[in-house]
Amino acid sequence: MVPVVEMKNIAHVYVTDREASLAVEGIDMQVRKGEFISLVGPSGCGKTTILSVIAGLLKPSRGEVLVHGKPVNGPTSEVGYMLQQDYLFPWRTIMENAMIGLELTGRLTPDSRGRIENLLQEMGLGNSGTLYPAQLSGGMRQRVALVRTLATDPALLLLDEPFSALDYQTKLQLEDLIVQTLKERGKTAILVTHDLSEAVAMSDKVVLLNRNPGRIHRMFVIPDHIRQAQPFHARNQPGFNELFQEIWQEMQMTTREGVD
Ligand SMILES: Nc1ncnc2c1ncn2[C@@H]1O[C@H](COP(=O)(O)OP(=O)(O)OP(=O)(O)O)[C@@H](O)[C@H]1O
Repeated sequence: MVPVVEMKNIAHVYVTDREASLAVEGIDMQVRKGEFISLVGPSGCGKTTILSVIAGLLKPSRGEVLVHGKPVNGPTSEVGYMLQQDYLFPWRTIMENAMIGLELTGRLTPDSRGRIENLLQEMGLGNSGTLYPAQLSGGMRQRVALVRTLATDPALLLLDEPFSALDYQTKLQLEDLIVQTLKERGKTAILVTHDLSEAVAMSDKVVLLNRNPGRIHRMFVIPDHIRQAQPFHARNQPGFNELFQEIWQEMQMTTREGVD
């Protein structure tokens, strides 16, 4: 089967007035339908650069990205992006915010409202459609952002630290909700996170990057009994702590190696 994402020898150089710096190099990666992959590594190793390239927001200096076998030449509706900030429009109701992706891509249909109402319901926001973002908590706002992303039915979701602004309890609840929602729909996801425990608990595979320039250092496949548990319970599965320690120690090594 054709992978959902295929990155072939991607490199990217950022050029500014003063210098050109090689951010990532030699990135080869395949992500299959339904997989949940996390990218982890020291600050500046190129995690967001890789997501931007997959999203078609950044043209790589070298290499090629394919989504469903087709070269990425710009943003497409096949790919949804969810960020740390929810970027909800304060003057629009929750329903209007959730519909914006469909509106912008000219895909609003008579049944869109009903579909979004169902999604809001599923996210525990059934009574919030007529409220405004300022009336919601941070966790609720992030759930609206998830509804907005799912409303356009992308095959692939790129999640760039979507939980890092949330309190710990809300973050754990949202991790479970996202994994369950994406698995039920057969969606594919790539998560960027600084929280290694979150990466191991949510993912099928964890990709560890090193830096200067960012390269794939090693990929860890999460054992079935951990990845099949909901993230909250995955943390209590046998072997979770050992795996966390193993990746953590490798990450410390890559961080030291990457220091100039
Ligand atoms: N627009 C830009 N112009 C110049 N350099 C950039 C730009 N964006 C990123 N970089 C550099 O590219 C490298 C990779 O950055 P990137 O943001 O992709 O890393 P990251 O792993 O996501 O970092 P963090 O974990 O801190 O968010 C860094 O050295 C960064 O300084």
